[in-house]
Amino acid sequence: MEMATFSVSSATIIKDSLSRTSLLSTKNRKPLLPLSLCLTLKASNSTLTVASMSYDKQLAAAKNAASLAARLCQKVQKVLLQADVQSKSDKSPVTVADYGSQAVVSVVLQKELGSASFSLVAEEDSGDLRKKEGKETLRRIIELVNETLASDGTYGNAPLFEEDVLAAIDSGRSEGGPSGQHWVLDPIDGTKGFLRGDQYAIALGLLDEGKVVLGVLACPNLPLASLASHNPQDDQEKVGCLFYAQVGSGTYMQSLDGSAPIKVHVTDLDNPEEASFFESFEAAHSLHDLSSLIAKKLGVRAPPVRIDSQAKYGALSRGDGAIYLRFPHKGYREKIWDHAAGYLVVAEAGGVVSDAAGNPLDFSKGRYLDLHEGIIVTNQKLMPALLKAVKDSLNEKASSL
Ligand SMILES: Nc1ncnc2c1ncn2[C@@H]1O[C@H](COP(=O)(O)O)[C@@H](O)[C@H]1OP(=O)(O)O
Ligand SMILES: [Mg+2]
Ligand SMILES: [Mg+2]
Ligand SMILES: [Mg+2]
Repeated sequence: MEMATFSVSSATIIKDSLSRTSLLSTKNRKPLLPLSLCLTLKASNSTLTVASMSYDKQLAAAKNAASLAARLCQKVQKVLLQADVQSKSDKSPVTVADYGSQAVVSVVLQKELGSASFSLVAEEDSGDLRKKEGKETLRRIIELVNETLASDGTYGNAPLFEEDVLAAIDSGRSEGGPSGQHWVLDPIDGTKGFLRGDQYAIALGLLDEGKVVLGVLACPNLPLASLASHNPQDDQEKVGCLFYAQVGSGTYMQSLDGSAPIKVHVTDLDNPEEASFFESFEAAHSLHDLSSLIAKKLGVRAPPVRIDSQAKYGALSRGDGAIYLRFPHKGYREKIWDHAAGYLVVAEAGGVVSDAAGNPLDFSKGRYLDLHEGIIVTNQKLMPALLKAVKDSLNEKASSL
């Protein structure tokens, strides 16, 4: 973490009920700095000097890590073999690319930032790879990880051996929580989309004191141009987006092959009839009939845009659509790696992410998110109407049971 100091005039220091400091503009009482970023404040004449945290070094490492992991995934997606896909104990699919991506991200972050206090909360673990029947899969993963690291030039000087790769994967067993810094990784979000040749994302976030402070989303198959003008027949279309956000600094998008970043914003639409909405491609992941009821109550005219993974958060952050609805089937518990990076990418682009009751998501509770019913995402203007439509739809559904 680095410190940046800057000065502001016309500001008021407040402390909240937890004694956390915040800096508000005297003019309009809007926050000048988020709570988590205010460290020390010094008054001289009429000017306040503020020391704030900067995560620039972590952001650069995270962008490298996610881009390199995306390279590994793209390579696998092109020549996916039946032997590369396994089933986990919950019946969900996992591939050599999920494991390989997790190992690459862990290795790159530790090489860039040191391993002394490294903590990673990630989806995969090496349990199945350590079994006799996992040996061939593990051999493929080691090969892929070494090829990918070597392809970059910076990280591939010495090849990694079996125990190094297993340890890199298992570094993701951290429980996270409300104190300290923890990386949060979904090495392939949307594995089913990945297997179909559709959308998926490498989603990497950083928690500091329970708050998401960095979010990086690599979306190798997402068109660089808006999905609103997307032509699926156009095979010349450029794809491969890297979205990134640092708390307090906005959201940017660049191409995965390294174009200049552009700042992105959610749509400023205020008429729900003109909104389009995203939801899971997989009906097993989100209740399509409930989102269609919500959309009907809002007056949305466009059909749902169904795509896999946190690519939905990326697309929403640049205004491709206005709403994202996610209502998993009963009993499913959301994990923090499925939303941490996407949440910040949308929030820093001006959007709002909440549970179905309008509560903010709490990433400080460990590996799971405890939330009410589902997750809804939109801009500030549409949120009140969306919350009402969600509430009415949930009530209607409950009374029809
Ligand atoms: N039964 C389920 N219900 C909801 N989400 C699920 C379920 N099984 C897996 N997921 C996760 O949902 C996310 C993708 O949702 P979607 O693509 O529909 O937006 C992924 O994180 C996926 O895991 P994974 O990371 O293993 O792909
Ligand atoms: Mg999975
Ligand atoms: Mg996931
Ligand atoms: Mg995953």
